Amino acid sequence: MPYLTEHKKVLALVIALSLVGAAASLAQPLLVSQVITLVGAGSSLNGLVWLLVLLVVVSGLISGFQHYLLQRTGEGVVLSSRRQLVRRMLNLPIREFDTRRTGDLVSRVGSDTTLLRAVLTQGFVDSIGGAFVFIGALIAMLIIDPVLLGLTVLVVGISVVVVVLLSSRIRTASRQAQEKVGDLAASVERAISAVRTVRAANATDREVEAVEKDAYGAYLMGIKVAKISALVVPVAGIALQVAFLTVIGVGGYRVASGAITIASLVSFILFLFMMVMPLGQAFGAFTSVNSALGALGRIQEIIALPSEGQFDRQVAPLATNEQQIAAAGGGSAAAALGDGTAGGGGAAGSSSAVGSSGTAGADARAAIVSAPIAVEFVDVQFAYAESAAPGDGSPDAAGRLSGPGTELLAAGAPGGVDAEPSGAGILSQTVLRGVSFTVPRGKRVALVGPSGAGKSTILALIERFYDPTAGAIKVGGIDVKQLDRRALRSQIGYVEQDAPVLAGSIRSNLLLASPEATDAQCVDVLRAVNLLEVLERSPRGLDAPVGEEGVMLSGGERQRLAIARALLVAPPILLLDESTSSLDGLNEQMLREAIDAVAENRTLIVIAHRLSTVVDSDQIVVLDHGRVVGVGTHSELVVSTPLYRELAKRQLLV
Ligand SMILES: Nc1ncnc2c1ncn2[C@@H]1O[C@H](COP(=O)(O)OP(=O)(O)OP(=O)(O)O)[C@@H](O)[C@H]1O
Repeated sequence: MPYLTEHKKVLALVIALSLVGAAASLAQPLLVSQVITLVGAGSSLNGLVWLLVLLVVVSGLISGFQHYLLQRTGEGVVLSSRRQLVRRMLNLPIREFDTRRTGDLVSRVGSDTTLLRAVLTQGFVDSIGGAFVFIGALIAMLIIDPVLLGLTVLVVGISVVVVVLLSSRIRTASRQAQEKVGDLAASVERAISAVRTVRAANATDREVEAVEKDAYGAYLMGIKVAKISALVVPVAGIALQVAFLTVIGVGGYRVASGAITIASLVSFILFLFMMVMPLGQAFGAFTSVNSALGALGRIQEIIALPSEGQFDRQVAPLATNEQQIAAAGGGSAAAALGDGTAGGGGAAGSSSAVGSSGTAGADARAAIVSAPIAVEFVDVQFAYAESAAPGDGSPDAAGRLSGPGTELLAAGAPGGVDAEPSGAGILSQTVLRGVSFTVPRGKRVALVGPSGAGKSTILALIERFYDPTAGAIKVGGIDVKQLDRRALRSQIGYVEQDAPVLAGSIRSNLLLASPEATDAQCVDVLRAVNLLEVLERSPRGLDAPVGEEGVMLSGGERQRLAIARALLVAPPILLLDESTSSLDGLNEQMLREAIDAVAENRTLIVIAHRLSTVVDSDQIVVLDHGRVVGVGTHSELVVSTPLYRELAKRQLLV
């Protein structure tokens, strides 16, 4: 209904047209009856035939126009459902994306929404228009011969009951069919996104088979829907035939006995056709509406999920938050945390030039940049909570995951216990166990540790992709839970390890976070990360495409492009998940220079996989199995922390 009410004016017009169209159709049998009577009496037709022709043409035109209006409205409904769905999808908590399949989400936007169109194009027009004709014909038939009508209603009534009984099965089958289409899309997405690995593993045929299996599953479900709707179609046909034969038989007898005239019988039969035709359409509409409702269920499932931050106990508005963080960064809280190197710097030349361009917001940002912000972890515990309960993602469950209930989880999962079910049936895998460290403002801190130690998780928590189950993360001295997520993220640049580049052009990648930056600023930041060469490679310059996930760039270039993007925003805090791909000497040097450029005048937390990155850091935090096992400089840790000594010996490449 909300989708339909958006278009209520057009729909009102369609209903009005339906009324006119129904009247034009209903007038036809009456005129035919007149023609028969006049011909029987040997009188002239007086242009009645022309009137009949006109009526036929007018009802044809009306139905064409109606069809167009509904088709257009149907497209409108699809558009608004897609908009709503995509908005919600892109705002879902990150946790949702950990478990949901991308292809399935895509198919909800692409395929499920199109089924909604059928509700309007077939369902609405046929039902409303048909209803008028149906009722009109019924009244006319009642006037002509109530006995014949009684017989007709009996036959038709049985068929209506059958169709209604079948309808719920259609809805279920259609939903299952759409789910299979979702599975199919997910398999295709899985195979295509890893096409190189699949090809290299000689697994193409097996993947094709897996996709074909899903395609066959969708086919089978489609057949199931077809079978049920195949039952619906003949029901209408049989109803018409049986009613027709009954009316001919009984009607012929009544004409012979003189109860009704031959003209009345002919017009009754015409009305019968008129009544049964929309009934057939209504049955069809019932089928398509039920299919659409199946698809609507899949759309609603996503729309009903809470968006990220919906249950945040929200605090101050965004602007105040930014000021709050900025004030803390430059003020006493930060001073207490570290000895920031606020002030001018090489990179600030390019970055603050970007920051100060344009809006007042950008000016404010530039001001913030000159005051890097401290980051602090206080006894942070964290578990990626998994819930097998079907209600996962409901407001309740989400509230529990990020709300006070999580303390239960944390309390039940002291350090050292790997996995245990909580009272709420949530299986928790403790990833961080009492992590505490401070990153002084303006300093460069490296996180090192074996694979799976929890390094990437720490960055995800600073970004508030997840909330800690216990403890606190402070940015500029303020618990991030008290900050607006957007305000927080506007202070942080994040360079992912695996997919830091999006499909599109170099320009679109750079402008992702700072859409107002000029070409000159883009070129400046590319120069700062030694990427000018990439620009020169293609005559299209900044518009050169980077390919899906940036495959047209090398691993090192992808990371440097992502660093350039962060530079363009000039955030006071930068989180960098260093690429693990081994780089040649020159590339490594360029990456180091790029990191040096971003580290200038801001707080940098880098997950380091290279000794060269680590030794340049002001401080190193060593993690193991979710615990901090050492903090210090390279020379201190080599002496104090055996794990670090071991990692350093292997050049840290883990
Ligand atoms: N989205 C997720 N859902 C559930 N568990 C996760 C998720 N991401 C990571 N984990 C688990 O959390 C643990 C820590 O992962 P994390 O990515 O933080 O490690 P890491 O130190 O960054 O490792 P690496 O150096 O290999 O990237 C791992 O055991 C991993 O299995």
